[in-house]
Amino acid sequence: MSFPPRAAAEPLTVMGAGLVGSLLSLYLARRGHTVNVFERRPDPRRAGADVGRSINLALSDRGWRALEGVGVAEAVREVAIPMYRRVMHDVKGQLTHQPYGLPGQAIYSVSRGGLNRRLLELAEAEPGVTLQFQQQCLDVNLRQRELHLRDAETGAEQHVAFRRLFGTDGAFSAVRGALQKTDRFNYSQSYLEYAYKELTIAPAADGGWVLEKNALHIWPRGRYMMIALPNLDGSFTCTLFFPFEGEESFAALPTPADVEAFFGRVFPDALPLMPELTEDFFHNPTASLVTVKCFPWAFGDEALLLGDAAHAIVPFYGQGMNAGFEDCTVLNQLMDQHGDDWETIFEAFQEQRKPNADAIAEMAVYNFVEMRDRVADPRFLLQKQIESKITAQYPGQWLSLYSQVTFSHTPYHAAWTNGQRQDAIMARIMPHIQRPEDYDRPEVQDLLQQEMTANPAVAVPA
Ligand SMILES: Cc1cc2nc3c(=O)[nH]c(=O)nc-3n(C[C@H](O)[C@H](O)[C@H](O)COP(=O)(O)OP(=O)(O)OC[C@H]3O[C@@H](n4cnc5c(N)ncnc54)[C@H](O)[C@@H]3O)c2cc1C
Ligand SMILES: NC(=O)C1=CN([C@@H]2O[C@H](COP(=O)(O)OP(=O)(O)OC[C@H]3O[C@@H](n4cnc5c(N)ncnc54)[C@H](OP(=O)(O)O)[C@@H]3O)[C@@H](O)[C@H]2O)C=CC1
Ligand SMILES: Nc1ccccc1C(=O)C[C@H](N)C(=O)O
Repeated sequence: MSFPPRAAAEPLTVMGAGLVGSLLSLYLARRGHTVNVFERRPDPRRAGADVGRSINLALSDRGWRALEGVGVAEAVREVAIPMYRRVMHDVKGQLTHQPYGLPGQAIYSVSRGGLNRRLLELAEAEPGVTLQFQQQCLDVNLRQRELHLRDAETGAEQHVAFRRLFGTDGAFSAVRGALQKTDRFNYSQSYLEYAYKELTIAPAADGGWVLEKNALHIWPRGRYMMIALPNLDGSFTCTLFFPFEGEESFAALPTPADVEAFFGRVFPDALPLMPELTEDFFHNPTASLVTVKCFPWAFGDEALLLGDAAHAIVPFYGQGMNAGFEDCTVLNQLMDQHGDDWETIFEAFQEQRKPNADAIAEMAVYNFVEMRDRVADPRFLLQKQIESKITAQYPGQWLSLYSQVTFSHTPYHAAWTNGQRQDAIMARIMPHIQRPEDYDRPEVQDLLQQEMTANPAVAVPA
């Protein structure tokens, strides 16, 4: 990708050097801008720095495209683990499988800390980028274009002028906090009754993986679930998504003995692989899950929210970072189209991205029900097999919702609309199917043909 040099490129300010802020800084600097980045945490490249929760993330096509745009994808690919399928573990330890896409298609487990450090290294190496760590934004005076910062080490506070501000300071954004005080700013946050806790499956004695390495593991239990993603060192990071309160909940497991007994009962095959279970359980936070929606994301041509600051979603589709990275791709395209007309860029950005952010927010909640419950149902797995057959028979006309979200660049809102239409069609077809072979029966083929004629191009991949 080429980046046109800007003769009079102006200094820009980025608040938050997480995944999106560090990638965005690279995109902006490649266009010749001076970029001042502020981050509340210490430099994660320094030994012992807190890198926050959530150890690994699933990276998919939208994220890859954004990384390719600044030439970093190949370096990340070298340390990413492809996960080709879901592997479901039932209460007896029996396994079932569901491929994510076509043979060879995968989502990739990457280390959050490793990815963030790599992006920071690249940003810092770019002429014009200055990174300042341990600078917490306390407030922003949008009209006077002034940041109020606090040095986390010394406690010293300062006011710093800015001309144009990009708020990439995450789900609990201070920049968004300032926008909330402006006229007609809409805001909502909605917490799930569930929390998550990260746990660990240890590597084998020889450093290998004790479960299938190239898979995302799910222990679906109806109202709750545990998942596991592989790490390079042979371990898996597990996340338990579990109600805060109730009969089966975090509140109902107050002691190590309770935790061991519960895991022995509901995750019997995982328990022996988790030697640190009770230490992890009582040491790691019980973290909440929130969807944040707001609008507008722009304040004139002065400030713009991107990433979780604009659209924090629950993690069940593995798309939060991917959506934030796609924000960078889209902003870059708009900078190509509109040069330095920032007001137009900001306006077009929020108009284009907001419906997509709302759609992935809804799909993320939907995927929780699929993962914790539906994947344990043999009828659901049969339906997925039938959908693969339809894709093969009608290429370009049918792509599963999962593939549209994960392996295409179809706007999220278009994918979601297509997916809902596909669901309605499947609800009419599946009563005629008891086994995979039924797909070839003439009445099923006739019905399918009618559906495809009535609904041409249910999903055309972009
Ligand atoms: C459990 C879990 C699992 C997830 N799994 C996936 C996944 O598999 N795939 C995926 O695509 N997404 C996943 N996500 C979502 C993903 O983590 C986020 O969407 C992504 O981190 C958003 O990036 P960001 O840069 O917008 O925000 P962040 O990564 O949160 O970065 C924000 C940065 O701003 C800094 N900051 C915050 N406040 C201030 C302030 N006041 N002043 C200065 N700096 C500040 C923070 O320290 C941080 O460095 C998951 C999320 C969770 C919680
Ligand atoms: N959508 C979601 O459900 C969630 C998304 N995330 C996102 O995941 C990413 C990684 O998170 P990570 O780096 O581990 O960040 P953390 O979860 O450690 O949170 C970072 C800071 O945000 C503040 N914070 C955390 N939880 C809350 C809360 N419930 N209410 C108010 N403030 C809160 C805390 O600030 P302080 O110390 O000042 O209190 C905390 O230090 C980020 O993108 C974050 O945006 C994180 C959690 C949930
Ligand atoms: N990364 C995650 C974090 C938390 C919950 C789910 C994921 C997923 O990636 C799920 C995957 N996309 C799936 O549908 O099987």
